[in-house]
Amino acid sequence: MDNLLYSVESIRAIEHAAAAALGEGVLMQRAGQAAARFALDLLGEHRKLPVLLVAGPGNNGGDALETAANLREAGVEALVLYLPGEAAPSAETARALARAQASGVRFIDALPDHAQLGLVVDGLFGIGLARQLQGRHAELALRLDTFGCPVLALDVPSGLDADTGAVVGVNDDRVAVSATHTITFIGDKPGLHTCDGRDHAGIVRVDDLGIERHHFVAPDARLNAVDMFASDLALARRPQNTHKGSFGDVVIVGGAHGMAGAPVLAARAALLAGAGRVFVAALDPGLAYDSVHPELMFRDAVSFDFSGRTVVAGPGMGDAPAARRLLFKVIDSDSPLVLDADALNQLAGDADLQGKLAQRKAPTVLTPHPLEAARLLGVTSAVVQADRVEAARELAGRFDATIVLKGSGTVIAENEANGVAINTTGNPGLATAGTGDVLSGVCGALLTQGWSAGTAALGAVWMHGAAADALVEQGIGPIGLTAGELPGAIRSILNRLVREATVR
Ligand SMILES: NC(=O)C1=CN([C@@H]2O[C@H](COP(=O)(O)OP(=O)(O)OC[C@H]3O[C@@H](n4cnc5c(N)ncnc54)[C@H](OP(=O)(O)O)[C@@H]3O)[C@@H](O)[C@H]2O)[C@@H](O)CC1
Ligand SMILES: Nc1ncnc2c1ncn2[C@@H]1O[C@H](COP(=O)(O)OP(=O)(O)O)[C@@H](O)[C@H]1O
Ligand SMILES: [K+]
Repeated sequence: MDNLLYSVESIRAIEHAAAAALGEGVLMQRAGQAAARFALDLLGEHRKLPVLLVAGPGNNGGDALETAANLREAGVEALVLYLPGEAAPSAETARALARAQASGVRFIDALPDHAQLGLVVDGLFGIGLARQLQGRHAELALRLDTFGCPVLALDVPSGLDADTGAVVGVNDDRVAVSATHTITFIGDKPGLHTCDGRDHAGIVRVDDLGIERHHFVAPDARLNAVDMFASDLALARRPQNTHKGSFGDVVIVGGAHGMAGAPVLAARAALLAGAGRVFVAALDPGLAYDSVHPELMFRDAVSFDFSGRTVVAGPGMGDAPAARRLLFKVIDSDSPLVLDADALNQLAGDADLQGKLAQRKAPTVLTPHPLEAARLLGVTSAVVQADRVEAARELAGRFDATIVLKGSGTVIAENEANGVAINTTGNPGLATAGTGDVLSGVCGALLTQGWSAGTAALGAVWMHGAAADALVEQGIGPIGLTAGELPGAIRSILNRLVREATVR
């Protein structure tokens, strides 16, 4: 259950059903108890230090008031900055306010200056956030992380859209609270894990408030996890009586003049992720040899026979007419196909290619970064980033393919109901040239070893991110991590996961 994600609309439906069964105010009380428990964990040995809680006008503020009362009753000094709205609070928030007042929490009018605090709790806005934070709310959001202590957001960091992970607003001065931790209620939410979400939410803990499962609706998405591609991991164990032909061929199509690095990176990644044979079908005939991996075979792209081979098209492909002709040929083939980089840019402007793509029956994975996705959708990258989940869904539907929308919290979308996952591995060390080429090569390698488009995308993205995390753990990055260091780390992870998934 822990990797399920719910939209705000779904959370409201669950909340409605549960509240009708439990009675008014029970969920808020439970939220306040769960948050206080987490706050005490975070305080650890610093229980003598005061906790600052900011409470907004809605029920998120009610949660903060409940939390404050619970902390006070646990002997912690609680300072509450309560900012009521113009409208009267809900009945449960009014009760939480009365409870906080009776419990002896200290109400303050402004943030304390130079105070030593044990924890800051953000209960300004949750899923009821309706517009960009402004004025005092914006000022507060910017200051909550300046006390040198952890910041715990209740439900959602205030200012962040729980569905999309974008900071709400249109202009450059939009702001949201930057929390170190978030306790999110009822179910986990997509916006905590993609776009700006990872920066603002920190470590996410989910508390279902004890709501019985039958009140839950179907999840809207999932967090990518090993169990989502475990079926193919288990099948990847290698029998003894095999040969290189048993594990498929990958051919990287790209490498126009002056762009040799991209296909070589993709090819090395495909090799180390287990493809039996890897070719580079290069547009530039001068590209002939990789001294690091002489196992790679270089061929002329135009005369290459793609049949029976998995194709990764795009790395360093350029936009020359010859590249377009090749692309048409591979899209028209029945080879499993990964389209990346320049292949996606060509596709974006070419209705004939798009028509051919729509007719494909073989597994097809598209791996756009936000700008490539924007070109495919005919919008700006800002529009894509404003709702990454929706953009990936839209592309999956439009091209009838598996979509990997890259970036922090990569979104993997398949053209099926509920077929959206958000990846949790990876870090900004990946924000360096060539890492996307590595991802496309890994995806090709998994496809050619018989994985489905969906599991190949989920597995490749998960391992690619986990490899970057492992390298950072070893001090190799995030600053200065290079794409070329990823394939070796991915190989280790793939072998470990296959070992762990294999039941003997
Ligand atoms: N109900 C339940 O059973 C449970 C609910 N739970 C908790 O409740 C939270 C949802 O509560 P909620 O619906 O009251 O919304 P919330 O996020 O507090 O904000 C709405 C208020 O803010 C205002 N407002 C909005 N944007 C604004 C802005 N930019 N700037 C200024 N004002 C703005 C808006 O007023 P408006 O001005 O838009 O009329 C309204 O007053 C949820 O996240 C969870 O924490 C849990 O206890 C579990 C059980
Ligand atoms: N800040 C980040 N956090 C997590 N992953 C990232 C981040 N920045 C980039 N990545 C990942 O790195 C890869 C970059 O791919 P791409 O943009 O195509 O780069 P290139 O074309 O240079 O290879 C993608 O897999 C993307 O998800
Ligand atoms: K909040």
